[in-house]
Amino acid sequence: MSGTGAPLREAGATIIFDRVGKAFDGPGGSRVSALEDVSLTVQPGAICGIIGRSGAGKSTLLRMVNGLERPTSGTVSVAGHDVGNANGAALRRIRREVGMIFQHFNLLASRTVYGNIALPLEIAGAPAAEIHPKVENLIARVGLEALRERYPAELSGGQKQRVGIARALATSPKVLLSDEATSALDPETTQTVLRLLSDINRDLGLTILLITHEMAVVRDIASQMAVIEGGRIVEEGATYDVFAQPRHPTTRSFLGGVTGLTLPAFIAGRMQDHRPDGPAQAVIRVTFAGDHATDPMLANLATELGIAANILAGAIEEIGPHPFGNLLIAVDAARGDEARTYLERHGLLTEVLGYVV
Ligand SMILES: Nc1ncnc2c1ncn2[C@@H]1O[C@H](COP(=O)(O)OP(=O)(O)OP(=O)(O)O)[C@@H](O)[C@H]1O
Repeated sequence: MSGTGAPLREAGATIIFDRVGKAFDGPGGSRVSALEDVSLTVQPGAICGIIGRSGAGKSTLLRMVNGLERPTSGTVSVAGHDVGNANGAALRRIRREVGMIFQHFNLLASRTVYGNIALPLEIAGAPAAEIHPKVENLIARVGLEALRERYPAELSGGQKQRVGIARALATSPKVLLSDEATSALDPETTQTVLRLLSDINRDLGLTILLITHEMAVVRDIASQMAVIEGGRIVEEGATYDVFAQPRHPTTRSFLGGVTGLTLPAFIAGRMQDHRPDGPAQAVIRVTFAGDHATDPMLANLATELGIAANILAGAIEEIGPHPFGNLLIAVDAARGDEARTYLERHGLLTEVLGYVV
């Protein structure tokens, strides 16, 4: 069904969560609801980031894709196979198609880099003649040629995660699950690991589903994202669209950490929701998306309408190939609507965050 020239993308599997619920037994015979009515489709070859706070249900969701958890209601399917109801050989087959990497790497301390990567192939009963070239190929892919005989205790966190990634790829999976894979790494190492995951996604075409509590990880790698809170998906879509127009307060608060959305404290402390009587400033968030990111709109606002905007905070960044920015500005509240209409007419998105006297 896909067009010509994209055969690699077909290496990835579609993941479908259909009205998935999960309840655990809690203390004293109670039930703890971890997921409720979760529906999400991850397209083959996509990188989908699931973001949420601690306890939101991210791990539970992820672990359903390889059958480590089973839904209490609804279905989870990978490449058309119903994971929640698979057992025995069928479940083992699905697990071979779904690799996983972990925050704390989960390497075997008694095995070398080579030995850790070879392990899934040994478990699958692959012949030795097949294992050797495959492991060498994976070691080269993750750039660990010089370290193949080292033990995990002799590796840095980033190197350990490279081993984890190579091990996860050993059975040529169609899906890679990432459980906070960069959360234990410093920012620079995080970037190199995210780049490696991006390269793998591009070269092998496999589908990557990752969970994280860091919006920067989603921004840097995910084509698609979902925000989860209290076991429910509260927002989802193409990463660029969600960043450009976040609808849910939880999404907005996550975005605050990675865009120019955070108000300086001296303004935040004085903000009020309603426009006061008398002179005031409207605090407006302006989102520059796509082609408009580099237009001098605020200068135009001043010259064409005579409305001066104070810039309170801002950042311009890139999501994939798209320039994207957020500015927080303050304008005379009496002319706030006029300023917004002007900016929106020129393709920018605006939102009044509040007022300051
Ligand atoms: N095996 C279990 N038994 C009982 N309750 C569980 C179990 N696993 C998870 N839960 C509960 O389900 C909810 C979701 O947990 P989950 O681990 O999926 O969240 P999370 O978003 O991954 O959090 P974190 O980022 O802290 O790992 C929590 O309330 C948790 O306490």
